[in-house]
Amino acid sequence: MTETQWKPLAGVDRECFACGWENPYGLQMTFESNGEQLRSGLTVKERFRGWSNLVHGGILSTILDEMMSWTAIHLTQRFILTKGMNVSFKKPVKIETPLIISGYIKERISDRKARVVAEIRDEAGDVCALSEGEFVLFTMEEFGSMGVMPEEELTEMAAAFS
Ligand SMILES: CCCCCCCCCCCCCC(=O)SCCNC(=O)CCNC(=O)[C@H](O)C(C)(C)COP(=O)(O)OP(=O)(O)OC[C@H]1O[C@@H](n2cnc3c(N)ncnc32)[C@H](O)[C@@H]1OP(=O)(O)O
Repeated sequence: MTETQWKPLAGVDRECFACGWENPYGLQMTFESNGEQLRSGLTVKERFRGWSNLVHGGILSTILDEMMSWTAIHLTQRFILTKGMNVSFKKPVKIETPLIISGYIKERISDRKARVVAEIRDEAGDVCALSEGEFVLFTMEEFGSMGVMPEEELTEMAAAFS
């Protein structure tokens, strides 16, 4: 894949803590896809620090969960819920430094489930944190019947996937 094949993905949930562009307290992540992988450039703000000048591990886990979720939604065109995820922290991540996050589907376990991987790399290209998660995939009708979100939001979101 060449650089020019990366396409920005439109946001769909303005208040999401991780990707909501109108959430002033959130991470405001944005995403691009090349059809096989997703990536996101992010500089984590000072308010998300834990120990001293390091990004809090819970925030790193949120970033990874969000990347895996967008990857699962975009590449399967289904609604998802994170069933479980493992995170490994390999190298401390500093606040206010540029990061690249990426994600891909490792295994389509079944029509209903996918195993997804995400990683966070620093400017030097070193892997700082990585995750593997199991995602349950739902049709719009199934997601609707679970009462996870109101009908109008559901339809708007489904339209944004395709
Ligand atoms: C372009 C992209 C746009 C992106 C926009 C992004 C917006 C923001 C994104 C932010 C994202 C942030 C992400 C987050 O933070 S998601 C929030 C955190 N996660 C949760 O809240 C999940 C809570 N857990 C559960 O609800 C259940 O444990 C789940 C559903 C995960 C598994 O459940 P269960 O323990 O039962 O699992 P099983 O393995 O025994 O599976 C059993 C079977 O049943 C099927 N099943 C289960 N439930 C339903 C159901 N209700 N209707 C129909 N089918 C259902 C299931 O597919 C399986 O099918 P099969 O394998 O047998 O065929």
